[in-house]
Amino acid sequence: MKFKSPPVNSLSLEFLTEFSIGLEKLENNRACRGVIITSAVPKIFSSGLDITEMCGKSVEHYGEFWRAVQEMWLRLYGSNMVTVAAVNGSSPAGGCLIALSCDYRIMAENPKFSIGLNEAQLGIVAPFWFKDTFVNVVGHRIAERSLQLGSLHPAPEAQRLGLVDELVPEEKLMEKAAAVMAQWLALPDHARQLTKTMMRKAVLDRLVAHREEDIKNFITFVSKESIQKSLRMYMEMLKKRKS
Ligand SMILES: CCCCCCCC/C=C\C=C\CC(=O)SCCNC(=O)CCNC(=O)[C@H](O)C(C)(C)COP(=O)(O)OP(=O)(O)OC[C@H]1O[C@@H](n2cnc3c(N)ncnc32)[C@H](O)[C@@H]1OP(=O)(O)O
Repeated sequence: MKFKSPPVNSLSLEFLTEFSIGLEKLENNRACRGVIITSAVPKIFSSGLDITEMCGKSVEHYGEFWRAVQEMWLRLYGSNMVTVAAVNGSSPAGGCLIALSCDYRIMAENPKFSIGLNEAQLGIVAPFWFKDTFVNVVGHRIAERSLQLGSLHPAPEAQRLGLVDELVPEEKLMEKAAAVMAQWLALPDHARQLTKTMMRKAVLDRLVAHREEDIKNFITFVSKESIQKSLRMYMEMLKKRKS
């Protein structure tokens, strides 16, 4: 799957819905045993959740948007397929969550590309299931420090922390992703799938059990004037940085 939503592959409601439907179709296709996720937008894997979806909208819209974020994660993290992220650009916040939800992460070895859960820098808090996914990849201590600081890690640092599994030159990224996919697909599906479920079930079940509460929390949180102000200021900072 190639993300192609310029300029930055931000995860809008429309993008998330299309992504989830795409994953569902592949999941139901018995001929498809694995998926490599990458980007067709130069230098950007995904800029994370579309901030405009969380600014100045109705309570109903926030609810619909958050349900779509949850749905995407439940499908990807809970997928029976082998999932490989070929991270060919920067990948903050929700973009990082997509990579973290895959079975294996390969990143282009460009120190200008960074990845991490930077929510704290926006004045917002990563939800518990973003945190759980992060902890399952890098461990508690690294996740705690990185989350509190809202760190975006340049590619070499991300590899040192275990946030990505390996770095390769950008031109070799897809070749490497295909080789990793072949290695994982060489195992019998049922054994690999049951193992994956065993490793991920507790974290998936936690969101399923608290899904409606999580939506309510998101709506309450994002509707606060202080949070709206932080998000508006962050968007202005992005625009100013450009000019
Ligand atoms: C108490 C507990 C309660 C729990 C409640 C839970 C609450 C959780 C809530 C939310 C969680 C959110 C997770 C997220 O994913 S938030 C999004 C975080 N993303 C970022 O911080 C990335 C921001 N973007 C960048 O850093 C850069 O844009 C970058 C991706 C590095 C690309 O840089 P560059 O190539 O230089 O491109 P520009 O910066 O010029 O951007 C081009 C245009 O795109 C707009 N843009 C960028 N990112 C976003 C985005 N995420 N959403 C919407 N729009 C975005 C940018 O403003 C430019 O627009 P324009 O051309 O109009 O100026």
